[in-house]
Amino acid sequence: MIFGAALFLAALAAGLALMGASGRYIALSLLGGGVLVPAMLQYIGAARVVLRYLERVFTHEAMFRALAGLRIWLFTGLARSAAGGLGYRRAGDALARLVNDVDALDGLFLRIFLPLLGAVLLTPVLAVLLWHEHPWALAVLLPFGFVAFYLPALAARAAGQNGARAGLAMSGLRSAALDALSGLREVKIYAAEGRMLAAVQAREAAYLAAQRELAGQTSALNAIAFIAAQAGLLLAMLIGLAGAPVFTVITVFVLITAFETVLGLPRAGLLYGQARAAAARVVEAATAPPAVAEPLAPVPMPAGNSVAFEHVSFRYADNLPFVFENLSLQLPAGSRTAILGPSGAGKSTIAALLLKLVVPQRGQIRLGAADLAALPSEAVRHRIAYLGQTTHLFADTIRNNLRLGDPTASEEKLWAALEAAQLAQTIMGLPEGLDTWLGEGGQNLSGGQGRRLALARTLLSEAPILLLDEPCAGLDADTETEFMKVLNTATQGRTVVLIAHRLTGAEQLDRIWRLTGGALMAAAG
Ligand SMILES: Nc1ncnc2c1ncn2[C@@H]1O[C@H](COP(=O)(O)OP(=O)(O)OP(=O)(O)O)[C@@H](O)[C@H]1O
Repeated sequence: MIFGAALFLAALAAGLALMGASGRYIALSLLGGGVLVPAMLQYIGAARVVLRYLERVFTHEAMFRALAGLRIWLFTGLARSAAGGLGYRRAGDALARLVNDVDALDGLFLRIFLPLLGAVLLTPVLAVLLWHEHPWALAVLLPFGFVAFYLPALAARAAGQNGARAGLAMSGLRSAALDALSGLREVKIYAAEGRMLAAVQAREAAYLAAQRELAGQTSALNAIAFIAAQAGLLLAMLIGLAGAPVFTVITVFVLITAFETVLGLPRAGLLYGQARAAAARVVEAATAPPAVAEPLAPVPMPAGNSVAFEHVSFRYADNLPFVFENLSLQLPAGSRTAILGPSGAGKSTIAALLLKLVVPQRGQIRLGAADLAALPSEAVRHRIAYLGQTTHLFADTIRNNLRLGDPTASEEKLWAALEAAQLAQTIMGLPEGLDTWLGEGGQNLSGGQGRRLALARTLLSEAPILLLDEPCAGLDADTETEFMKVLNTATQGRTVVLIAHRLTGAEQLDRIWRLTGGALMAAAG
């Protein structure tokens, strides 16, 4: 960036020298006939072109690298603060921040910082030159300052609110479009295309209105800046009429380059307003606090893998009722436990507490001998493999979907996991095997195959505790029974917590608990 700025200043200096010298020779030739133009001028001209080119190459490269780093930082922040998932509305908003807001920062250095630096350094140079022409010529600094500093500041203030509005409108548009596209099947089944389109168009209209306002401001600023620059040049010429003609032509030529450098600044002021709003949104998203704060003094991970809920009370918010109060539950290492209960009883909440996606208001959860609150979330999640009711399959190959469970898994390990999940035969039968591309959400597989693939992915993780939340959701009775038999063998030797509404009868379990009304009761075991 510093090198890019140095190149920019060198190109600017070459431009000023070229214009100043050209002005001088044009004036001399008009006054005194033939003048020999030194070869030096050609070199300066060529150097200016080369310097401009190099400046663009270096500054763009530096900017792209900075933006790539910014996107990674933002993504990491989002992942940390939303470990429990985003949902469509927030996914659309996150996408707008990752793409549009980060892109809006693109112009910050190239179109705002560099010309502003040029304007600041040009001011004393012009002051000396104009003073030399005539003390009255210093008045030209007024239109120069107006274009280079006053108009951009005014534009930045005006664009602040508008930029924030445009950012919000874009995020709303993306969320609405993403939601409609993700649920396209339902939209078609209920013939709701018109309504969905109207909702998206309303968002689009809000975005276009904000954009139109920005475009109007841009053209007005461009016109005012252009008129002020012409007025400055005219003033320099008129005042110069009283003085030395050659020096006046030199001054006017240098002024042309100076105004050319700062003419884009009023528009940059608008950009700055937008970039500031975008930066605020990026920083806000990247630094959002995680739902569960990390322990200030984490303790080492315990050796044991037993889990114990001790008098745990939890509710999602102060104004919501407790999901359960004073709940105690023992899950010995290596045991196989089912937690049953009606919808809304709080079964998945037990999983969320165990995965440290939420924290209890009272009581303690223990992993081995350690308090879960004192353990780093990431380390806890390495101990617990989770298969939820809506496990996401990515639009990628089967191999890459599996490798989410273990990025370094060998070919043999992948096949072993597929074998354990009784999916190996099916995948072997596919022409492209593990390289078969899955449609979005795994739509190229049947529901049962998709669940088995998700199970194989879970099994790839060597976590000693398996947390299975409704792993058979969406499967028919026969496939469900088959799936449970697969689970029985595939999960041998690990601590298994099975969350379900009811059992198929095929499960191998040590204990069964029923959760109702916020209390656990032993159902069998
Ligand atoms: N993120 C949340 N914010 C607020 N309330 C929530 C949240 N998640 C769940 N709840 C509420 O907490 C209660 C327990 O929900 P939970 O998902 O644990 O039930 P469940 O037994 O797993 O239900 P199901 O069998 O339908 O999945 C419900 O009343 C639910 O509405």
